[in-house]
Amino acid sequence: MTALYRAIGLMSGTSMDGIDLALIKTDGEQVVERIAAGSQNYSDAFRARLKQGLVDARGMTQRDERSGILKQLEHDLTLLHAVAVQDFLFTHGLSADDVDVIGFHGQTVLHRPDDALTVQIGDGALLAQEAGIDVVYDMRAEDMHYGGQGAPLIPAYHAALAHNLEQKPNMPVVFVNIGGISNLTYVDETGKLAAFDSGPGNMLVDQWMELHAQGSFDAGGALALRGTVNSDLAAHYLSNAFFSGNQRRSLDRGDFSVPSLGAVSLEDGARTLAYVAAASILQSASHLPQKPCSYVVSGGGRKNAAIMAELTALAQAEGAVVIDADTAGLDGDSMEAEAWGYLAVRSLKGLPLTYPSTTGCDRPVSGGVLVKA
Ligand SMILES: Nc1ncnc2c1ncn2[C@@H]1O[C@H](COP(=O)(O)OP(=O)(O)OP(=O)(O)O)[C@@H](O)[C@H]1O
Ligand SMILES: CC(=O)N[C@H]1[C@@H]2OC[C@@H](O2)[C@@H](O)[C@@H]1O[C@H](C)C(=O)O
Repeated sequence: MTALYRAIGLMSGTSMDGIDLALIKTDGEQVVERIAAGSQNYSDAFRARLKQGLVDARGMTQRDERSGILKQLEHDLTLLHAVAVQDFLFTHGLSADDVDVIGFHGQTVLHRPDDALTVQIGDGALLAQEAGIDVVYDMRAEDMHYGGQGAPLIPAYHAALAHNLEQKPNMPVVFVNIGGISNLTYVDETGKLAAFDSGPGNMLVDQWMELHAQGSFDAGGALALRGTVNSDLAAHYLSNAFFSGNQRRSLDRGDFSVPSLGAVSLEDGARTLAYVAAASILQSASHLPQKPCSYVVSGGGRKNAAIMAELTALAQAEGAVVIDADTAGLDGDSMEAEAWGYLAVRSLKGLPLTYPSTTGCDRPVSGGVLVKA
């Protein structure tokens, strides 16, 4: 039997709502045992600093530049991750010795695939020192050296999950992650993979709520459920060149912008942007090798009832079903964190993290930087 590693994955996603953590036991191949998961929310003040970090990152041309607040932000973000790991270990009665490796995503502050530039802030050496656990970080860069988009990286993990599912959904299945940005992974009966970012997820809804001083997200999709879809506004987003091009793409937070205040009512805006989140997935899925029969949905967007209702209706019209990842026996909140633990183990073993069919790289590529504790 191949060696199993205990890996913690840490994800701070494009929504910038906090840190997701997960502990898995894996061989980095087909064995995945999900052990524990948790999360640590960012304070409003820290979120505001992250947003400033995105602004300060806009002019970057080198991935190791840390202008404006970025240097201090990277330091503080790393310490928040270290504290999150310590809390997580304490909560689960574990110590650093119980964990072989941490997979550390960091925070994406800039993603410009056309310029082969992707920047995740996060100091792997500092985290390894603070946590007393080996860390693998910076997992996107190597893919870009080989012509890849640097995202999405979760497909290798989706493939392992598809292999492990107790109740197989009708194939081909598409794993959809509705985070700030949405991405999808297609897996068919033969194990064939295809993946790409599929469009804006919750990001526009969140920005719309913030613009109206209504908090940072539409809880349950309650506001959206009171509104109606504005077809002109929806068409404006769905006619974006991103959807028509058949080339593989990944997205940056800055690629779509929120409607201006007053463009539509608060409720109609929330509904329209929820519809856009759902319709983007179906529109992008039209570039897949075959029509999917099932969509397994993870990420915070599955908690927005308007997004889920729109997605279910659109998928049904194509003869497909939508399944919440939790219903499929998975954990829709911690899948990305689990994936980062899984990818860290693959990195340790020199196995590919990405493939030509997932990021468009020239050949299967491993990656990540290892720092020993
Ligand atoms: N109860 C809820 N009701 C509605 N929406 C929710 C709820 N909980 C979370 N969300 C949405 O999900 C978002 C967070 O999702 P998630 O944690 O999957 O994103 P992420 O990991 O930051 O993003 P990405 O996958 O793009 O990296 C929130 O910003 C919010 O829009
Ligand atoms: C550059 C970057 O951080 N991209 C994220 C983002 O958030 C969702 C989508 O865009 C995806 O491409 C990716 O994250 C996931 C976890 C991934 O790489 O698989």
